Amino acid sequence: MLRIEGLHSLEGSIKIQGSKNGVLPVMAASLLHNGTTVLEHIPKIQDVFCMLGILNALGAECRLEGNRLYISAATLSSAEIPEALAGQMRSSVMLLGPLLARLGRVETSLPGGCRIGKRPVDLHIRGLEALGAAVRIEENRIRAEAPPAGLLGANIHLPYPSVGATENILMAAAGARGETVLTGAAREPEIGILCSFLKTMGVSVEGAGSSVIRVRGSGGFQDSRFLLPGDRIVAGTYLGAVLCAGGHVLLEQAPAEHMGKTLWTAKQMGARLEPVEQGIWVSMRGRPRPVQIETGPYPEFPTDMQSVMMAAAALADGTSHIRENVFENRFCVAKELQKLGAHIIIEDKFAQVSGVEALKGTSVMAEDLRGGAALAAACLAAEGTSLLGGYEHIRRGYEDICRDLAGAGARIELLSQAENSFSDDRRKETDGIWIRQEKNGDPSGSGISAACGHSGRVLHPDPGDQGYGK
Ligand SMILES: CC(=O)N[C@H]1[C@@H](OP(=O)(O)OP(=O)(O)OC[C@H]2O[C@@H](n3ccc(=O)[nH]c3=O)[C@H](O)[C@@H]2O)O[C@H](CO)[C@@H](O)[C@@H]1O
Ligand SMILES: C=C(OP(=O)(O)O)C(=O)O
Repeated sequence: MLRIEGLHSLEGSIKIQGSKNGVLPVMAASLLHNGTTVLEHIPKIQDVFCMLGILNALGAECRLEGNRLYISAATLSSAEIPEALAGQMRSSVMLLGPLLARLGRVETSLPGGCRIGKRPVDLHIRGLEALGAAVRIEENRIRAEAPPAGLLGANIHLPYPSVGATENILMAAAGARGETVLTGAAREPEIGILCSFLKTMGVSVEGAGSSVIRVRGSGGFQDSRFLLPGDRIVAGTYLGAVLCAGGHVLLEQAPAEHMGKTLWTAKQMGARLEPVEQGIWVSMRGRPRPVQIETGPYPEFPTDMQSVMMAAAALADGTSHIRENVFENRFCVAKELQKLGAHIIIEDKFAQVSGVEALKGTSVMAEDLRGGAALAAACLAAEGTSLLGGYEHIRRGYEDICRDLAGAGARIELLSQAENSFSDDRRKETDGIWIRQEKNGDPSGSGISAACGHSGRVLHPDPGDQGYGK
């Protein structure tokens, strides 16, 4: 649980972590290669640790040194994703494509992730079937097999530009024979990140960032080293926090080139933005101006940014209108914002937010990742002290929201250290998957290292420390 004392403006700088939605498919894609991948600027978030757990369970060897991750998938031996881990995050479904291509089969349960909508996987499945896979879904299980001669490139059209389906198809196509032409592809920057990574592995990919992407299966991959860019959603969240709390903050390594609609919206709301070499300076004085927001696939306004902008709109000097077009349950944060005194009326896809002069601190509960971060931003601007529960949702995507905001002057603290798995020498264990951080004895000398199962080291789980997972 977080305790937040409101009405302290933000001043200083916040270093933006590596991209969550970029790194997760890249980690999955590393399994295509019977060799080594090195990834830099890894965000130390729960979803990454969950993906590490899955990679280890599949037989890959992973080592995290500081923010550098080594993955050796030469030892990949299993095509079965443990149910307990698959159910913790949406990105477990990203492993279907690479495992089918590499091992010819895969078995998993339906993915977890934020409960922000129905989130079916039909487009993923249809894409993999078009490449020749036979896929069965029974109850909660997905079983897929490639034909004996392997996946074969195809022309595939996505009727909706699903980010995850695009990524799954691209990864499967990279390991298939022949050319795949994907039309109707998602254009999110994270697709560009994945395509850049596939290129460093030796795959021929053209068209990332457009809705037509061509992939020629390489038949072979090479060892590679890849740097993850800053997380555009985390940068946007802290931008939203400045809109709520006011202040003057440098968002270091914010990927401004991928934040078009977010930056435009922040300006409409009264923020002053100054892109500089190190990132973006954000200044905000006084109450936000009301705004009209409509979410949609990139380059439209990102649904992941909608909750924090709703928090800022709750403080605006007028009425804002938000239309959520991507996930039908994204407005679930509204009822918690109402507890803080926000005036929000929801009708189907529409939210009308009538700004109030001040929010009032109270106890609220995060029910999803971005909603949780939005509540933290709102509490920064609420009179008195707030208690924000559901921290396990926030840590799925934010390395250390307290460190980041407190570093810029916010009065925010995590009440139970046991809830922050990455802040100290702490071990987490769940279903045989473990992660241990060491400050001493780290052979890299990097200060912190984490290692996952299959490394042969003996662990003694801390019985009082059961906070891993959702
Ligand atoms: C780990 C990750 O990268 N998560 C992001 C990814 O999620 P994710 O990849 O799950 O999002 P999608 O783009 O696939 O989903 C968008 C819409 O398509 C629908 N859909 C999706 C797949 C499918 O097979 N059938 C179907 O109907 C979904 O229910 C949703 O309404 O993109 C979303 C949209 O930008 C972001 O909010 C998430 O943060
Ligand atoms: C919805 C999100 O995550 P996921 O797709 O992993 O549930 C998110 O990052 O906002």
